[in-house]
Amino acid sequence: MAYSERRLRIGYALAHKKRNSFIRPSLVELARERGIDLVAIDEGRPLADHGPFHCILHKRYGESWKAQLRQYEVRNPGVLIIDHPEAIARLHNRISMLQVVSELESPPDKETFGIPKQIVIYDSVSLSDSATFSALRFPVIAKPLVADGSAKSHKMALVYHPAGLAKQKPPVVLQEFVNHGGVIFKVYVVGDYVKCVKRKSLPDVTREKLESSEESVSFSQVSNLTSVEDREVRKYYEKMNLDETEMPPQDFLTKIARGLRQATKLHLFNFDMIKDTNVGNRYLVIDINYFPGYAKMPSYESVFADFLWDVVQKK
Ligand SMILES: Nc1ncnc2c1ncn2[C@@H]1O[C@H](COP(=O)(O)OP(=O)(O)OP(=O)(O)O)[C@@H](O)[C@H]1O
Ligand SMILES: O=P(O)(O)O[C@H]1[C@H](OP(=O)(O)O)[C@@H](OP(=O)(O)O)[C@@H](O)[C@@H](O)[C@@H]1OP(=O)(O)O
Ligand SMILES: [Mg+2]
Ligand SMILES: [Mg+2]
Repeated sequence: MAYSERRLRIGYALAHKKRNSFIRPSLVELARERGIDLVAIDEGRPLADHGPFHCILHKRYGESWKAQLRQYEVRNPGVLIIDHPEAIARLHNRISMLQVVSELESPPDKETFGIPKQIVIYDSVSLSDSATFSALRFPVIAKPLVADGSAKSHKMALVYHPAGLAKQKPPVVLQEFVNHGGVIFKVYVVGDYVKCVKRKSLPDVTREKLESSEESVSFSQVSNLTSVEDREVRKYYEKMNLDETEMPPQDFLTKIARGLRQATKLHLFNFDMIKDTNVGNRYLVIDINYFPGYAKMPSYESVFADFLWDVVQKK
């Protein structure tokens, strides 16, 4: 068995918060038992002074880091970079991120998938011109165009009426809000492995709510919320039973994941999917994240150990 014959050296370059959440003792120990040494890449020293590595895992940005990775790859042709910065960059823009979903063919299954209708607005003048968004149905979600992991890139607003757009800061994506029963499916992809979990999402917007609401409401990272202050929203969650929500079929998810992997050349990401309440079996992908919070996934330690062996073997 390969596990006992050789050891793998995997370098990782992660921001402090990510390192704390992902590189847990349980992962380091299980990896070690399976012949994998996880080695921190010290941000204070050039990458070239580290190694040798079979593989580098990273979620770090910036021109200097990208240049170091390129140079390292040239000098160490055997090294596997997970993933290439050019491939990750596609997820840093909410238009190019979802473009890839629209380009995939929907499998001939009973379930179909797509993305919500959306437009991008680059200047404030267009935000006050109703012709710009005449094709959209309200409510819409205003999302910063850039999705670079900054706190700012997660700040969104549920905009009930066109007048609420004036407050939004371009460049911004306006995406139709789709009622989906308050549950979001987070689909984690680790190479060939695909795992879906359910989380709380924004509550449905009824016609009455739309008519009675103020112009817009701001929010950030709903699915990671630990406490909900809004009384109405709290009541909605209390009534909703997350456990009763049916999961999308695994083979359907696997096909989407495989399609996204091939199109993006990425190994590590998750995608957020909602099920349109008004159309039976219609799913919409609304977000794709590079190197998400894998530690929230059951048995992530062994999933990663298997993945690392697999991917290095294939190189
Ligand atoms: N088109 C939509 N229709 C309904 N709800 C939506 C839509 N887009 C986003 N949401 C809700 O808003 C939340 C945040 O949106 P999104 O996932 O795009 O933001 P994000 O900041 O990139 O999130 P993440 O923390 O997953 O990176 C979603 O989890 C979902 O609850
Ligand atoms: O830790 P990071 O900063 O990478 O945060 C990521 C976060 O993972 P965490 O759970 O480890 O915080 C992810 O959560 P889940 O989708 O798994 O819920 C998701 O919100 C990403 O969008 C975040 O990446 P960002 O978009 O900000 O780069
Ligand atoms: Mg999301
Ligand atoms: Mg996101």
